[in-house]
Amino acid sequence: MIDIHIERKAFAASGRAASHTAIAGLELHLAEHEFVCLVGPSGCGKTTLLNLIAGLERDFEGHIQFHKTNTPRLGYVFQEPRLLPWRTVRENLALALPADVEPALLDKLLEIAGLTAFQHTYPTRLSLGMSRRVALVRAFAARPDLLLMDEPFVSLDAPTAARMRQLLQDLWQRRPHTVLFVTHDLREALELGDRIVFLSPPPARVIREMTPPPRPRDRDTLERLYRRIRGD
Ligand SMILES: Nc1ncnc2c1ncn2[C@@H]1O[C@H](COP(=O)(O)OP(=O)(O)OP(=O)(O)O)[C@@H](O)[C@H]1O
Repeated sequence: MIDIHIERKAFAASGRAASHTAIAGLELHLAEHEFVCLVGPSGCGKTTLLNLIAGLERDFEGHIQFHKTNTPRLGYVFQEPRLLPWRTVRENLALALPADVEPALLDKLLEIAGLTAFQHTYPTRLSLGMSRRVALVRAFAARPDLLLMDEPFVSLDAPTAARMRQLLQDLWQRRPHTVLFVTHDLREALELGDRIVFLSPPPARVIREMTPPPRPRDRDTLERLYRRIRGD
């Protein structure tokens, strides 16, 4: 569905900061409806890669080619929920719905995310976990061809993060989109991904790929895999 070849992405020197090559010789292919997790050390260039794919950064050597359409619908879930504070939960979601989507889908999504009772609440009155749930559901409501997710569950407490991962899997299994999900957390990647792609320290390139067992994956299998990869 998408071929990514980043020959080189560098940031120019600025002030006292020297120029920095963030990505070099990175090759990645995403199949339609595939859920790919991207794991790599801090500062290796994961967010930069998502920004290149999203077209937020355009200055690089290489190419990013979408095969199904030249104008793919992209979704981007950031670490911060980025909701419109002057709109209610329902209005935030409604704004994301494409014109060709049944409005009833909104009620369904609110229900799946456990947000029906909060649909008329403004974002400032939501907890971080709830705001992230809204951001996640909003991304699915937009029915993107490719959904980019940049550590969307970081800094949540463990039970909330587990519920978010479950919600993400529920949404994705109802309607599988192609997902590129960045995480520091190998356990999270093993739980979620069809494929896990490991990036090198900067400048980023792909150093390893692996395919976890088919879903559903039980805790023990995931833990064994985790220990094997970590070399324990
Ligand atoms: N706009 C920018 N100007 C200059 N350097 C930048 C810019 N954006 C990112 N960088 C540098 O590029 C490198 C990669 O940054 P990036 O945010 O992509 O890493 P990351 O893997 O997402 O990090 P983390 O896991 O900590 O979020 C870092 O060294 C960063 O300082």
